[in-house]
Amino acid sequence: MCEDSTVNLPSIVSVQVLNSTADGKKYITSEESQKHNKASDLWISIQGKVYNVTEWAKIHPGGDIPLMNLAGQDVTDAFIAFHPGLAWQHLNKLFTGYHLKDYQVSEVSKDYRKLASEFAKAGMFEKKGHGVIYSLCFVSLLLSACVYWVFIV
Ligand code: HEM
Repeated sequence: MCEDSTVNLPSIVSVQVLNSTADGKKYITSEESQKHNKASDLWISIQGKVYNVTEWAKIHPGGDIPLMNLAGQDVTDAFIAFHPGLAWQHLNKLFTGYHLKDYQVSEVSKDYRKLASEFAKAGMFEKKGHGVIYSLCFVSLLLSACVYWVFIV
């Protein structure tokens, strides 16, 4: 009897720690998150936090297609790439309260990072100077010259 309680105690303690967690956060697995992949039940995760975007998809300025395509997945990189800083403000109200227990960089994010680094190596993100401004000034000058030529001369 006495032996039983000393053997059981550690296992009870460890189960409680796994379910409620020492940091007070609620956790689910990526597998569980991926089950929410329908238009009527749509979750995504960003930096390990899980968001319910079922209603948001209907009013998302970028449409519902990007959200449907990435349903149930970690979309951190796509979110960062397509949005201004203000978009982060929308996230709080969509938070499910769950964090991903097994959070790691998804295949989508790995592909994105690979593509972004290839583009960067090819110099596609480098600043090209003020070409557009110079062109606009040049066109304005031409226009002014034409107006002067037609109406003044
Ligand atoms: C909870 C998640 C998301 C939130 C809160 C959100 C929020 C927003 C907001 C506020 C805008 C308007 C941005 C602006 O005013 O310039 C926007 C646009 C957009 N979003 Fe999202 N978004 C989310 C997820 C995603 C995902 C996963 C993608 C995937 C690629 C995406 C793609 C886009 C695109 C393509 C636009 C249009 C950009 C443009 O037309 O300039 N969004 N989103």
